[in-house]
Amino acid sequence: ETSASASTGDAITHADDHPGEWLGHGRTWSEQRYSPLNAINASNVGGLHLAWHLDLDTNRGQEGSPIVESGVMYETTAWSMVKAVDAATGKLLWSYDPKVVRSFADKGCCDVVNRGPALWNDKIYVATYDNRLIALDKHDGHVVWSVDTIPHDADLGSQRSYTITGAPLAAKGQIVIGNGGAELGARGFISAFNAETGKLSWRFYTVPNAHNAPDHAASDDVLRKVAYPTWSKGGAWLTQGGGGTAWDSIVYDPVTNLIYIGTGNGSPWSYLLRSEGKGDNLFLSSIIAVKPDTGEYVWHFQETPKDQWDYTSVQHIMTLDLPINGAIRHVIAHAPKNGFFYILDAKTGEFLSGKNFVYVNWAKGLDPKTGRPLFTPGALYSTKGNLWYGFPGTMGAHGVPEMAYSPRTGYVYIPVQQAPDFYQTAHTMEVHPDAWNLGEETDASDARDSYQSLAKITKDLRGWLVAWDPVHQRAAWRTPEGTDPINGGLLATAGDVVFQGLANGQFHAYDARNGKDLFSFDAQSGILAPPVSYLANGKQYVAVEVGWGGGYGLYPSGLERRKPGSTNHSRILAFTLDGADSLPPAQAMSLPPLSPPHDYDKKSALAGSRQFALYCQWCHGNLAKSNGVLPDLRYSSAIADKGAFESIVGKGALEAFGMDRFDKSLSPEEIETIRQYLIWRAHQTLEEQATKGGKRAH
Ligand SMILES: O=C(O)c1cc(C(=O)O)c2c(n1)C(=O)C(=O)c1cc(C(=O)O)[nH]c1-2
Ligand SMILES: [Ca+2]
Repeated sequence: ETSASASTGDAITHADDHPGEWLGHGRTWSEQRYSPLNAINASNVGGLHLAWHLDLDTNRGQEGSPIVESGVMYETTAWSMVKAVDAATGKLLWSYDPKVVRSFADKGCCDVVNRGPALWNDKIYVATYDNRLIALDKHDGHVVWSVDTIPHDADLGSQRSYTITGAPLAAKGQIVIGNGGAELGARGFISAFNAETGKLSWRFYTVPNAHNAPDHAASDDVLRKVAYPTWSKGGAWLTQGGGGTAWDSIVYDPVTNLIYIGTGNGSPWSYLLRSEGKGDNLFLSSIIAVKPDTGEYVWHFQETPKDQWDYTSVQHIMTLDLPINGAIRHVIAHAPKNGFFYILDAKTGEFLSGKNFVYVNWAKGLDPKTGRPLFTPGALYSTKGNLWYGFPGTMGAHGVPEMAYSPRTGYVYIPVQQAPDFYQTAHTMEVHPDAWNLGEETDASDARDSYQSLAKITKDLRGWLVAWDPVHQRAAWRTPEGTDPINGGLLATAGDVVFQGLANGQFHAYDARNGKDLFSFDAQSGILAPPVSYLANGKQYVAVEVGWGGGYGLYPSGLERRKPGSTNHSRILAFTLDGADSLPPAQAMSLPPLSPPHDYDKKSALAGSRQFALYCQWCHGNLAKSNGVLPDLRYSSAIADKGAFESIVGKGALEAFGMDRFDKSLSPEEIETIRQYLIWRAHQTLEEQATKGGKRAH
């Protein structure tokens, strides 16, 4: 018998024959993010050292989980670029830039991140922010094929604001990928392409066709029979696409021979405006199981019916074997944004158990038979018309950062957070190009964006790591609560260690059995990405990508990047027990003194606050406070010059750096109101700094 070589597509099927490799996003198809290596373990991890570091050529958010095969690490970075690196030394072997047009940045909600490559046979696959799926020769990075994943004649709503941030799935000779865009206006779907040729195999749309017409896709039947009746006849979903974007976890399970698709929130958010307050809106916020060869529907489980909270179910889908009532069941473990931990039968989708893993106020619990949430009255804010302070908020109780599972402890490790939000429906649906179109109140004057609500949210923010006992649905241990939500993804190892990088830039190792903090390293910038472990030249390494950004990293102002004082510096770091590398000293981040022009017009500035909230805040921070990743416009010298400001915002003077031109959306007069608003905010900030006795206020 010949054991499959690690370089064949088949190898991931037998990933446990290759404990030193990391061949898929979660290492094996179970997506457990568990490494069987134990040379680095709970008794010696305190002596871990940096072995090498590689500076990246982008300092946007880094969310990549690399593939490591035969001593080569393949990693993606912001802007969908790919690096092949000698996994033992960090030496760059080749790099590939798909040259995403930088002004495309604002077509997505949450930064130009990328969550990693896929491997099949001799090719590395990357999905790009501008929606291409590209196959590269793994030896030298040359393009073998490239396809546009968006069908141009499809019924996708009028916004069609698609971007890809997720890692492709490689399984059964196919490469499967979804996309994001539900905040701006999109209809979710996933596509499967032949791994060798790039030819489309099948498509599955996650929400109905607006005309209940066939898409000539694998989803046609189930959408017509099951999903369409759960939507209103009218409503903004017809033009906005409905949402349900599959922008993160898509998983193949060889045990059931099914692909599981996690689907996202509604487009627009407001359930009242989206679907006239009617129906459950399938398949929003669901897990859908389809056949890998054809995309044929098998089962679905909707975690959040009537979504109006941005409660995506795209989060990390993991499979494991769990003792339930005396029998071993093959199950899906899932901790979506909505704050409940679900155990589903992987073959049938049957709800087996569910329990909230954080404080939630939108549901009293789950129906023990069906798993359907028992809504609290105030949570259904869009139909009831109330302002809602929801736990979780739009960041979710668990976001992008991946979980891990250790079969040794039996715990699922979850990077969790408390991050509430205000919700309030708009009265009518307003749609703007190049903007978030939520059907929600987003004026700078409203609840979501006022200083008071920001202060309230800030006070309630927490993040921690929990070891969750999935059999008893309870926490086994948890790390002390920090004030940062959104900490990095996880790795568990056979050395009984759980690794995690934090928003504050510290990289930690915890004892998997009891949470004892065994090691920490100052990585100098916030960490979102999940670590991996592998062997190179027979030695165990733990590696992680560093760099702050992502959805949370850009938008919520005043909740600034939690590595105060240093610039956002992106790198790959690799650790060993005998490492001898060190990082150069962190560069201090300094903003110039504020020097706004003397005059501004208050009325114009107030009008500008609304334009800013519509078009600018998602990247430059709400209330014009940046988090340190993208420019803080209060400090920009361009606000002193009307012409310079207009040439940037209106005419694209900084397009090459990722700043789109807005002259299709904004008149020169409207752009001038934004400048007035920024001058006003700069003056307010100067006053705050003065009252804080010269201490820099944010
Ligand atoms: O609804 C969508 O289509 C969509 C897409 C994405 C994305 O593609 O990154 C995110 C979200 N939603 C989202 O709700 C969210 O919180 C989020 C965080 C991040 C990130 O990478 O930090 N992406 C996204
Ligand atoms: Ca979303």
